[in-house]
Amino acid sequence: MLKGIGRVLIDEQTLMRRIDEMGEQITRDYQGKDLVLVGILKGSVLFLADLVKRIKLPLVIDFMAVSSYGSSTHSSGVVRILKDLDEEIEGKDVLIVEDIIDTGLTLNYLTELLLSRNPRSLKICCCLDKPSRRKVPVKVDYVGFSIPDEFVVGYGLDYAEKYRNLPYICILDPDEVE
Ligand SMILES: O=P(O)(O)OC[C@H]1O[C@H](OP(=O)(O)OP(=O)(O)O)[C@H](O)[C@@H]1O
Ligand SMILES: Nc1nc2[nH]cnc2c(=O)[nH]1
Repeated sequence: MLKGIGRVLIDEQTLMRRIDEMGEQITRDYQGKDLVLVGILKGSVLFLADLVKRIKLPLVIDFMAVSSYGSSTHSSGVVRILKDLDEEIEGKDVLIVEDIIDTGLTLNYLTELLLSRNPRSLKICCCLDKPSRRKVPVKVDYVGFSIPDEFVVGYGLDYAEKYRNLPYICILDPDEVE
């Protein structure tokens, strides 16, 4: 375990147990469908990699990279597309995979954008949800863990681009990092 970051909020075993359940549920829900998982870079990559191994269906993986104007704490809700999908999603069953939902502004924008491309269905799956921070309503279909309003790192989530590789979720202690 890396020292000097903060307290562990969700350990690796707890993460994996919940992702087992989510994979089983998604496998049941998407039988016979044309599933495209859309990972939002960069935070979702660890979660997506573990989740797809547990979805026992043929599926396509695609990615988008977005950046909000302003920081995530002062998000304006305007999102710039840095990398768009490689695949067409018209008529497909699209599942957006996110690491965390905070204000909801990113997903609010992305769902509008992807819906305009006429998928057969569009749902959202996130590892972590901070419902107390919501500025716009977002319908989240699969939630790993609801967490309090704390700044967390690990399992894809960064602080200044670091700590994404931690296999667990930690509450960052600002006094402990430079
Ligand atoms: O609900 P919101 O307030 O819109 O915040 C959630 C977004 O913020 C994080 O991304 P970030 O911009 O930190 O990029 P990263 O995934 O590359 O770290 C996260 O991955 C979501 O995309
Ligand atoms: N790393 C990180 N990014 C976020 N974006 C929104 N909330 C968070 C958080 O708690 N941690």
